[in-house]
Formats: sequence, structure tokens, C-alpha cells
Amino acid sequence: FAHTGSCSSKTWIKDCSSLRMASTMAAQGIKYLGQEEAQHIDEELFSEYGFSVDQLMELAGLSCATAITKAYPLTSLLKDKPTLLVVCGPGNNGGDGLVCARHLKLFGYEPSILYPKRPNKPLFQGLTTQCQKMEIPFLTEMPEAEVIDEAYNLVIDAIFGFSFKGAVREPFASVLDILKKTSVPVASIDIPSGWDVEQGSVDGLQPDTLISLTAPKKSASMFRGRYHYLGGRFVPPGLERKYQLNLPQYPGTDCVLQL
Ligand SMILES: NC(=O)C1=CN([C@@H]2O[C@H](COP(=O)(O)OP(=O)(O)OC[C@H]3O[C@@H](n4cnc5c(N)ncnc54)[C@H](OP(=O)(O)O)[C@@H]3O)[C@@H](O)[C@H]2O)[C@H](O)CC1
Ligand SMILES: [K+]
Repeated sequence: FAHTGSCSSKTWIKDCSSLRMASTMAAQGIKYLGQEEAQHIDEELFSEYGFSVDQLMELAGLSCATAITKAYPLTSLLKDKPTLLVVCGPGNNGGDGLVCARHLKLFGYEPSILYPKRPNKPLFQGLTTQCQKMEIPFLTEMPEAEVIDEAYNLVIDAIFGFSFKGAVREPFASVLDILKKTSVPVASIDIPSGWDVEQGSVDGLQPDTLISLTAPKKSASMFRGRYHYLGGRFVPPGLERKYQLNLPQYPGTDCVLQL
């Protein structure tokens, strides 16, 4: 995978690197959230600011799909088909994964979804139906690491987000063990799954891409992959001030920003 972005010719390199530098400088001072703080912000978005969960999930999932198109453009993929594996967990992080998969299908990728633990709630049932109607296949079991390396260009990790706690329970412990053995890149939504939200993990998943939603969580400072994006461009100014998020300015109408 080569990061092509918009810097494809030499004449663009200078402009591009100064843009990247500007983006890094703009991101300086951005707040890295603790677990409770991230959960409070989430609750306030619903209770005080009048958002519904499906609204924010749609924006979060669209940000993630957009970030994937930037880090792994269709033209950069090595396999014959633009296949992706999206692994979804039981909470809202998994919901973001379903939305992300739907948008990626619309963007020309060929996602398959593994969704082993499905909550019995209309929101997730609706998102599942939407993906099925988009003709996205749902796998019945997690493929072995060699099969993933053979069949997919990229894995999208939408297993756990900011509510993850403790030791990973099944079936996700086995799923994460397989993901750690794959050599195709992994793109994690909000948190690399299995990482402590604040402390990270020394022997955990090492994603190539991290898409932080709303604001990075403390563990994001331990991220060593190539691409770190900020997404979830929906934070009202009062909430940003209250939590001193110090968010960088998104360029133009973009819904993601590379940190
Ligand atoms: N404000 C925003 O930026 C928004 C972010 N969104 C996304 O939502 C997630 C947070 O979603 P939440 O539902 O609160 O939690 P998670 O998806 O992180 O996970 C909850 C489920 O995970 C299970 N869990 C927790 N710990 C373990 C463990 N050790 N082993 C196995 N399973 C675990 C937990 O299961 P229970 O058994 O406890 O029920 C939960 O089911 C955020 O990160 C963003 O991605 C929103 O989409 C929009 C707003
Ligand atoms: K994740």
C-alpha cells in the first residue's frame, strides 16, 4: 500500500508536506480523552444537545469510510478485487462499522462483514438490513489469518470503542487472536480493539490506521501506525469549550482530518 493521497507528483510534494505540517500544527494541543470523559461527552451529545444515536453513528461511520478512501484508495489495493473485511462488535463501535461498510460499498469497495454478537435493538437490526440490501455478504465465522491475508486487502476493526473494559471475552478473544496474526493492514475505529482505552496495550493489535471519533482517547498517544485521522465532525462549540477539546479545524467541507 502506498499512501498516494493528493501528493502524486513531485511538484505537489512541497505543498503537500506543508499542508501535512499545517495539519500537525493545527492538531497540537488537541485533548486526548479519558474513558469517563469520552462517555460523558457521548451522553451529553444526546441529552443536552439533542442528537440521536443513529445520527451520530451515521456521521461517525461516514468519517471512517472517508478516511479509508484516503489511506487506501481503490487504485492502491494489491488484490484483484477491492475486498475488505469489516469486523463488528456488540456495541456502538460495531454500529459505526456497519455504517462504514455501507458507505464503502457505495464508494466502490467490496466489504464483507463479520458480526458475531448482534444486539436485539431496532437500530442495529436496521443497520444490518441496510447492509444486506446493499448486497454486502455477512460471514458466518471468522476466517483463519492465512485466509484473511489471501482474500482481503484490509481489515476494519469495529469491535470495541470507548466502553471496552477488562480482559477480552469470547467470541472476540479468538477473533482478536486471529487479527493479531494477519499481515494485511488493520484500520481501527476509535480505539484499537482490546486496548485499554487510556493505557493502550503492549502486546495488542497494532493497526496501520486509527480513526479517532470526536477526539482521540488517551491510548491514541501509543498508536504507532501510519495514519491517524480525526472524524465525527459534529461537536457543537459549547461542548468543545466545556471539555476544552481544542479540536483542529477540518479543511473545507471534509468530514475527516489527518492528525
Ligand atoms: N461521541 C462519539 O464520538 C460517538 C461514538 N460512537 C461510537 O460508539 C463507541 C462507543 O460505543 P459503546 O456502545 O458505548 O461501547 P463499545 O462499542 O465500545 O462496546 C460496548 C460493548 O462491548 C462489550 N464489551 C466491553 N468490554 C468487553 C470485554 N472485555 N470483552 C468482551 N466484550 C466487551 C460490552 O458488552 P457487555 O457484555 O458488557 O454488554 C458492550 O456490548 C465509540 O467508541 C464510537 O465508536 C457512536 O457511534 C456515535 C457517537
Ligand atoms: K475498534
